Amino acid sequence: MYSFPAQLVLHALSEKLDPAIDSLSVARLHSIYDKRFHLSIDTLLFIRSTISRHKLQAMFYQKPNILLLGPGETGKTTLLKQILKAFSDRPEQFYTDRERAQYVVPIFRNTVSALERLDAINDKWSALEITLRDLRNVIHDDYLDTHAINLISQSLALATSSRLISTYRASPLGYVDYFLDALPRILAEDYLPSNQDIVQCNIRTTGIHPNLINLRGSAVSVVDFGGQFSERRKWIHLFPKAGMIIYVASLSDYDETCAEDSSTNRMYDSMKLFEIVVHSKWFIDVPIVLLLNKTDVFAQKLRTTPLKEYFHDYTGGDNYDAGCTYIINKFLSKARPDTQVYLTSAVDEERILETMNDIYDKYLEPVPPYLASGPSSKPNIPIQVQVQVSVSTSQH
Ligand SMILES: Nc1nc2c(ncn2[C@@H]2O[C@H](COP(=O)(O)OP(=O)(O)OP(=O)(O)O)[C@@H](O)[C@H]2O)c(=O)[nH]1
Ligand SMILES: [Mg+2]
Repeated sequence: MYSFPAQLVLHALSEKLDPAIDSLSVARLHSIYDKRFHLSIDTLLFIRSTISRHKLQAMFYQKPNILLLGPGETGKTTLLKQILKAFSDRPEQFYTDRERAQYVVPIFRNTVSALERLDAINDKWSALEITLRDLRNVIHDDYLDTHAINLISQSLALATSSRLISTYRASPLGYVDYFLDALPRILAEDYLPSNQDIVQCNIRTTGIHPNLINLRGSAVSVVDFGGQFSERRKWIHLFPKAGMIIYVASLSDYDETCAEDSSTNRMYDSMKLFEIVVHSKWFIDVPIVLLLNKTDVFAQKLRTTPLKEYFHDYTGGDNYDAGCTYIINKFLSKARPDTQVYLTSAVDEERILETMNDIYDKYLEPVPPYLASGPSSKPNIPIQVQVQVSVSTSQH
């Protein structure tokens, strides 16, 4: 039976956790508190992880150092994954085999949704024994059993061997291209995702995710949010005391439409959201950094999809520097004068390290070392994958 002080700790914890964010933990703590059983090892571990999370929450509610904001699929979580790993004690051993294995199914799902994005492939697919729709139904199930996984992997193998995939590749789409290129490796029986596979894996963030990073000896709290329309309501008014905001926009969004609304161009939406954030009364004194991400996809895309089709006054053709300058100026015309811009590719660890070191030097105050040894974070284990189809559309 647990002691009186332990009950008090449990009670205090369950009172302090925010039920809106941590409803499961609160309910479970209450149930432990109400029953008077011996505490199992599992329960003790649960309490310990809840305390760690609580410490984190307390830190970020007081004053989170960095808020990662921006629309969906722009690279916020990817950036976070990179900095969690790059600044950890053992970057190469950051993921255990068990954690790597948990990315296999989301990577399968990414690969199938990659195929969905290739319009031209849809009618050809029916020549195979399974239709793309069957496959789509399978990947939308919450739980993929062995049969479903076999079905996916056999279909992908068939599509690869019949050269269906290589014949119908579309314009560059980041992770879509990455996983199609990686198919032979992914389909191997003993496949275990590599660090780069995990970075490339696309999992939509829902809710609010506090993380603690040991950044050059300082504990830096970073909060990651989902950027889809339905998620934005959760963050826009939340943090009047943020230390700084990193607004992540994707340079390669210019020819894509929003997952939730196929009549809205992603880049126009991103600029509008940026304007709302920079002029929000909550963030009036908060430094804002604009991170224009996906430079690698942008450089490729410019060659095949003219920027001018989407922004009529652009005159730089497929010149990468001209394209970047144009988009930077578009964003800055909506920004406060002190806004600093970084061009990044979140899948490039070196580049992210450089950017974060620079941001640290310019914006972050060192935190007492005792906090730096606080709970370390790991990226969230995949639960949900982005599978909506993006349709290119022109909008002015
Ligand atoms: N090639 C390339 N892919 C990127 C880059 N940044 C992100 N991605 C990929 O884009 C996809 C979406 O990235 P996320 O980091 O999950 O996007 P997010 O902003 O967290 O999206 P939400 O959680 O929905 O708000 C993932 O597959 C990433 O690997 C980049 O700079 N280059
Ligand atoms: Mg995310």
